[in-house]
Amino acid sequence: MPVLASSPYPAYPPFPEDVPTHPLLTIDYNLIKGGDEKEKDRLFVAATTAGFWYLKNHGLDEELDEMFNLGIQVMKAPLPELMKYEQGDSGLSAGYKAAGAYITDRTGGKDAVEFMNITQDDVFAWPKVVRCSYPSIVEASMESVIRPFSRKAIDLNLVCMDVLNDKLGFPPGKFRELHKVDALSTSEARIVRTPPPPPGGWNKNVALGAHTDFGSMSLVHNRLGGLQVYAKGSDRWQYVKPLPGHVVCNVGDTLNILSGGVLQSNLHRVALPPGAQSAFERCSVTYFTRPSDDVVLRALTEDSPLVAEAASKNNQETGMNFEPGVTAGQWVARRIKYVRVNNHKSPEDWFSARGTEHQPLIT
Ligand SMILES: O=C(O)CCC(=O)C(=O)O
Ligand SMILES: [Fe+2]
Repeated sequence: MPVLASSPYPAYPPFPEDVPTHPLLTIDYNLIKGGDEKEKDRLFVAATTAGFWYLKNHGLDEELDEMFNLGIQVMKAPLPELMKYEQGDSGLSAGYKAAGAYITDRTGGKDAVEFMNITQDDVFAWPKVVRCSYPSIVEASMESVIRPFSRKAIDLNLVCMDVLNDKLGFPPGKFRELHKVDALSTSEARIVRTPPPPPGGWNKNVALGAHTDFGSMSLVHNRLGGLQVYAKGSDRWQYVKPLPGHVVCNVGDTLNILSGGVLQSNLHRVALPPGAQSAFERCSVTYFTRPSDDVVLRALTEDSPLVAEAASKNNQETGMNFEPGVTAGQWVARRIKYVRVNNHKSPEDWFSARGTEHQPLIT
């Protein structure tokens, strides 16, 4: 595969030593694929505690570089051009989201990130349009860059989910059945750009507000600090330090619900890159694997005694509802719709956008 011209970015200043970071477990993808039981145990520990982990030996370096460089080119387009592809206010995920289109807190503070979501349905059907069309540079890279990246990222997410599936005691392949690549879903590749902050900083210096991810598993590649997690049981935000050759993976809401709260969908946000890194524009590349749109969200209690027990215990202890009575498609659409500035009418609307956040007031 041709490698695009090397990144036009200057070398970044190092991640400072003196900021609080969250120590994530590092999981070796090669070992997981090879069936190493100890490594699978470690993955289950990561997914049931922090809900976040580093993944190394993932074999995606080239595809990530290409996506990263494509992202930089896409976001150079003039805003009016990008706005032709804006996702709109109805809860659709596919397309462009301008900076300032999302709220970051109950008061209606505005976010500072722009992103382009390229949905799995469109990536594999292209040149047929399933959800929406994209800027010409995105469409021109669909077959050469976005499809190879998506294919590998999906595989990586599903292999990790296979391990979690088996550790939960589900029948083999249960999670795969709910995440079929050829079924309609909101799964998507995303390129994210955050400009350097203006002189007064951003609203509370948050670029993307505190949230849990909507879907099942996310894979994040970034090079500058800024991603922070608010771990369960913690009382502060901590940075996740980007490590070369590692991606950051995390569990989202739909796996939390399907597992009766065993798998942890943790609160995170994008804040000011630390120290001298804050002077730079920040980009990241993500892949979100989400269930097929028609999957009814509920703890799969009849498929696993472990999940049945956890769902009942967690419901009693925290009041968490593991049968929200919606499909995965509806879950994602609601979360997107109410985080949009245009749909935010009162502080109460903040809660309409929330998912499984353990502390919905933390921003
Ligand atoms: O840019 C990042 O590091 C993470 C972005 C994120 O959390 C998201 O897009 O859901
Ligand atoms: Fe996220």
